[in-house]
Amino acid sequence: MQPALSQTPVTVLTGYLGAGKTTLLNRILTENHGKKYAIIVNEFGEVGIDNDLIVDADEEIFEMNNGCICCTVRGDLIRIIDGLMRRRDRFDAILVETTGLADPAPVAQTFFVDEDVRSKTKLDSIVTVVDAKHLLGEIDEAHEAQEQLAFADTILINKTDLVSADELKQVEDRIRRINPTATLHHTQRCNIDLNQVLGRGAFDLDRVLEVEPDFLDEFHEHEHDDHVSSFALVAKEPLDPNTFLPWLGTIIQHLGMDILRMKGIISFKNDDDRFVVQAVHMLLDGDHQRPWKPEEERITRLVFIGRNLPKEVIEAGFNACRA
Ligand SMILES: Nc1nc2c(ncn2[C@@H]2O[C@H](COP(=O)(O)OP(=O)(O)OP(=O)(O)O)[C@@H](O)[C@H]2O)c(=O)[nH]1
Repeated sequence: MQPALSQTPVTVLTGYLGAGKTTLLNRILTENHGKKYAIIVNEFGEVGIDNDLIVDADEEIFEMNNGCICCTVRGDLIRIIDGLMRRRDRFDAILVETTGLADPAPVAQTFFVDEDVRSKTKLDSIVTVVDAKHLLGEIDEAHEAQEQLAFADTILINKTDLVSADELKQVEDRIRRINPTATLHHTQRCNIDLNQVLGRGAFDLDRVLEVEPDFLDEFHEHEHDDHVSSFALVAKEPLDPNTFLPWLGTIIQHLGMDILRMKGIISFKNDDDRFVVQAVHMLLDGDHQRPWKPEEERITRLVFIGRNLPKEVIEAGFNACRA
């Protein structure tokens, strides 16, 4: 084993779909803290969007889109970390943003059971972001959301602007029933002093072994919610905003209960700016992001993640929005 000082710290960012992980990541990438991070991002679904929602930073970003980080891509995670370790002079620490549907246990486990990874890295902390507005409605059905809370060292109860003080108290009580010891913070758009999140040395293996006694066993079992699925819609032709935006509003209004997450990069006719749309259940956001770059192909990509979503209906409506 290498001496502890040369082990690169790793922060794992987790949180259920749409809680605010990318918002926190963007904060980390834009605030002036004098540290350089290597970023590993994993998302659910065959069309990657997250990379386009992360601010343009000079950090290197590695994407893993081929499945859930906790299952099929663990080999990829090990390979990426291995590659990073060959040029570890270029960054100070590693950040892993997992999909909203990942169980963090197998991710954390990678840093203990793989001998090579273990000798070169040190799991600094598991930070879980919570959507204060939607947690109570989701938590009983979402096994992954419970695991994300159980394993956290630090929990950001985010989107406090969307709930009353009473609701916030109920959210906090529910979290405390799952995890009595993690440090809790209340945030809006993940506005937190980054010293509260990074470089804390907060990960405590003994506590995790209490939650999950077989944590260090090689073949850790975990479950997924099989009813959750995702699909992507892609269009090479520009869309008509006057058709698309009202259509999307109607879809979100009617199917919002079952839409866990929707996000997309849209190319509108006669518009040189990329338009970003995002929804978590019924809350829909949309705004211009930045001009399309000359070398970028203006392709619209829209991803839906949800329970029992009528893909054909949504697809037909989407196709009718082509300008
Ligand atoms: N009202 C409100 N909206 C927020 C807050 N934080 C983030 N959002 C919005 O919530 C949506 C989801 O935020 P993201 O940071 O993309 O969430 P995420 O956890 O990375 O989402 P996935 O990776 O898709 O699971 C975006 O539309 C954000 O602008 C907040 O504190 N208040």
